Amino acid sequence: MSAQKLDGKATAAKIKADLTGRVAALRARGVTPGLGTVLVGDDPGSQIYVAGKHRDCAEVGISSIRKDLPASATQAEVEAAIDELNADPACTGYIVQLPLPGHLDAMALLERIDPAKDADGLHPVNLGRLVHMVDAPLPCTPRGIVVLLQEYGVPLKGADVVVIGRGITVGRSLGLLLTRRSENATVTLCHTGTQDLAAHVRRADIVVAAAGVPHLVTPDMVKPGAAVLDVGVSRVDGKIAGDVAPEVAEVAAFLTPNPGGVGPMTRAMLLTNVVEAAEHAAA
Ligand SMILES: Nc1nc(=O)c2c([nH]1)NC[C@@H]1CN(c3ccc(C(=O)N[C@@H](CCC(=O)O)C(=O)O)cc3)C=[N+]21
Repeated sequence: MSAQKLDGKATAAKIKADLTGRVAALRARGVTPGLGTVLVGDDPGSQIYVAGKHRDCAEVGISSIRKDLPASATQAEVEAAIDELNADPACTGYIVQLPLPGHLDAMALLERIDPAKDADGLHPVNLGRLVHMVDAPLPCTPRGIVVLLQEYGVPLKGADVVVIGRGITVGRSLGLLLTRRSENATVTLCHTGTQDLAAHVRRADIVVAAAGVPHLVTPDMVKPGAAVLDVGVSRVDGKIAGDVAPEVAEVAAFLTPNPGGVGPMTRAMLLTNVVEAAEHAAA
């Protein structure tokens, strides 16, 4: 057996085509969605991600605003950049690229973002709204995973989902999304303290690997016919290594390629959040 590819790149392209029309409609009403990015330091990976986000924006007609600060930037300097984006009407949504240099108080900076402009859906107020199941911008990677599964008709209702990794940006937030009434999945959130990871994964209809451990999920751990989503981005010998061993394709029914799976969906959901924020502001 060879798994069907959960093609994030192709699905993201469809979403971007839809967003292009919505952006044009907003522009016709005099509203131009604008994405801001705050990048601190010169980490090459972060530089590439931020450049990619601005390219995505140009593709769908979203204008973009870059604030690049040196690695030595002080808390007050980053706060000033955030305050400018909060006040700038041309910026309808923005992100502070993570991780931030260690000398900065990341939580204080996240809290300073206007929740209405939180394109990442990671502001504590918006995560709190997700806990309360009240409408708010949703975290991009979890939302992208749900949309990708829906696109391929992988049933969520009643499914047993094992999420590996309890990080805020993926694992923990994804558990909240999948257990909403609209998704109605049953979620087991596994992490480094989990006693027998393989035993949990073996029972899962859907496995989401977001631990950042290369090839953590091996074929012997996967139930035949499961859907497996690989969120991992580790660099091994200069190449991207996911959390899922390639041989899992022989056991799973659905598998995300990596690259080309969850990453492009994350970017498409960032654009979606920016357009939705502009649509709300225009309403
Ligand atoms: N505030 C904030 N928001 C983020 O969303 C955020 C962040 N900080 N910090 C870093 C992580 C990482 N992340 C990725 C998004 C897309 C790809 C992506 O599209 N990757 C391509 C491959 C690109 C390549 O070749 O490097 C793919 O999977 O096909 C990767 C990684 C967003 N992050």
